[in-house]
Amino acid sequence: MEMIYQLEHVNKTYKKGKVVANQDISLDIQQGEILGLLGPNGAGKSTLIKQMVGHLAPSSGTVRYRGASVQTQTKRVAQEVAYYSQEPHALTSLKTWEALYFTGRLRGLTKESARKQTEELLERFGMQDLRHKLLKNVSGGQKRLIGIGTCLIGYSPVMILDEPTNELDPKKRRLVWDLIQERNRQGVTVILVTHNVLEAEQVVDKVAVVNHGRLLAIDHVSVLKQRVDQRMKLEITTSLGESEHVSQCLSALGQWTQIGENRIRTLIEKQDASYAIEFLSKHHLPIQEYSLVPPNLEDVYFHIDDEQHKPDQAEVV
Ligand SMILES: Nc1ncnc2c1ncn2[C@@H]1O[C@H](COP(=O)(O)OP(=O)(O)OP(=O)(O)O)[C@@H](O)[C@H]1O
Repeated sequence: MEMIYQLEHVNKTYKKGKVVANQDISLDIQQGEILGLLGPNGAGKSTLIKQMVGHLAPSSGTVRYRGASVQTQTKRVAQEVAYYSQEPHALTSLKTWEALYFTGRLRGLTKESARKQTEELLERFGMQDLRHKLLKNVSGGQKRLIGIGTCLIGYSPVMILDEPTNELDPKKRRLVWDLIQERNRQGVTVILVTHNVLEAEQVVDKVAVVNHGRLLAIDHVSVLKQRVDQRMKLEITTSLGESEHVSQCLSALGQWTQIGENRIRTLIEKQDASYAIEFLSKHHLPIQEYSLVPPNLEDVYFHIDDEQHKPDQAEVV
């Protein structure tokens, strides 16, 4: 398999070095992979992919695309890599069909192919009736769909998608994941940033976890899941305003992560499950409900992140 991207010791700072966005990131992406970049807000994900498409230059280190530095071949990268950014795109004064059609033409499609693919995409998005509407006059989700359509049209060999399913309703999210998988089956390499970890789990081959600008882990989903294989997820909904109190009282069971205003979770060893349930029922705490289930990719992500915050046990890739 051909190496599509190779990042070597990439560092990126903003504001003359005052803001460190990426620190010493090295990773490889092979042709045909779907790589999901996961990490909390401000982790450095968008900064990383902007360097992959050549919109930003690394402060130090190298980002190679098919063997050569992105910086030395920005035109080729722009031609081959379809990029969907979080920022509103520049096409908003075009009609929806024009945004797709002209992008297809710019990618070298004949008039006929561009027209055909435009029609197919409008149909998949359920937006045929909106073809003559200006992009700026359609809903946020519809704008995003057309933005994704501009990545899909013309069959670029690589797609880099920054939060492609944001703002979409569940049915449209499913559609976008389907389209990503369809393209991938045709050999397209996909790199995507997402906060929809549970949905991404069904689609991605590999996951890179990033936080505080660093790459904390990169591996196949199944391998990452093995890290928490011997554990169960204990999730508790407390009465409002009680989550801190409850997590303090239950600190003996593990390190708790706040996942909502009144929801906390931790990972416990399978063998400790019955002890944990007993512990909960003995202590009369303001708990509304709890569940004990096998962990999913989201939990792996929290686990890897938690490990980093333990001073003596940092997992380094
Ligand atoms: N243009 C900029 N100037 C200065 N600092 C920036 C700039 N862009 C990003 N940053 C900072 O760099 C860090 C990484 O930001 P980045 O946008 O890459 O994170 P992210 O993981 O994509 O976050 P999110 O999930 O919220 O989109 C953050 O601290 C952010 O505030």
